[in-house]
Amino acid sequence: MTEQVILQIAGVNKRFGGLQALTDVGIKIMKGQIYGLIGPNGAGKTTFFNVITGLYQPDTGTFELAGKPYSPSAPHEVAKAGIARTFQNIRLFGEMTALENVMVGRHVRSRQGVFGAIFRHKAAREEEAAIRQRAQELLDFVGIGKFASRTSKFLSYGDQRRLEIARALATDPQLLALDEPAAGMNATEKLALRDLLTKIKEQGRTVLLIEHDVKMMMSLCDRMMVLEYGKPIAEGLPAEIQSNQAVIDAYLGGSH
Ligand SMILES: Nc1ncnc2c1ncn2[C@@H]1O[C@H](COP(=O)(O)OP(=O)(O)OP(=O)(O)O)[C@@H](O)[C@H]1O
Repeated sequence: MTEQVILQIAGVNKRFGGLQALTDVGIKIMKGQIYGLIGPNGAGKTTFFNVITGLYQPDTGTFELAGKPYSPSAPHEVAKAGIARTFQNIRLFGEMTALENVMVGRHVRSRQGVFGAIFRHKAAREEEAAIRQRAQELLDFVGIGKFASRTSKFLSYGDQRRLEIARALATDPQLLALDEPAAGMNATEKLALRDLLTKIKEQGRTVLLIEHDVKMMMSLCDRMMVLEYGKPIAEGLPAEIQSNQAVIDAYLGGSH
């Protein structure tokens, strides 16, 4: 079986004033992988994510998604190219129901778009029904189907995180990028999240993940990259990362 490269990025540099936040960072993610990005606080993980997803403009870098160059010049361009992301701080439409939040994600891909939905042409109505059904399926898939009509701000923290993932999946992305999805979760929620990410991988999806819970990352990721002071210091299989002396010194300490 030939493996397909989903994301290939090379030579990313990003400076904030006097701070070199990223130095020659590259990444290569194969289809179907869960790829982990770890590193101490301030290492540049979120900055790299923001560059990949069009929120920050890099000073240099080349970007390819599924073999095609893409421009990370704006978040909507990146979404159109096929990367969906979630944020460290949950960004849902709090006053909308869970189902509506996912439907908004799906409209990115719909032919009629949001305007068609508003003007309610027949074709738009039919498409709307299909979007509604798909949104419900996604809520079921992430395990919160029974909360479809609940206002999203009233969902538990863990369920809001699941909802964010469902909304990202609604765009049917080539790459799902998750920024600290386990942040603030308790142990039970983390285990459930791990199961969900495994299920997403089993569907053949490709996931890029930032996470501080190293134990979870080691058991979940196919490959990992470690950043320190904006530079990649190691890349490889979790077992290789775990035994890499530079990583142990920089990040894991002696305890892992
Ligand atoms: N918009 C910005 N303007 C100026 N400096 C920034 C900006 N965003 C990030 N930085 C700086 O870039 C460096 C990398 O930050 P970044 O948030 O990417 O690290 P991180 O690895 O994601 O950290 P954490 O694990 O704490 O989220 C830090 O020194 C940070 O202060």
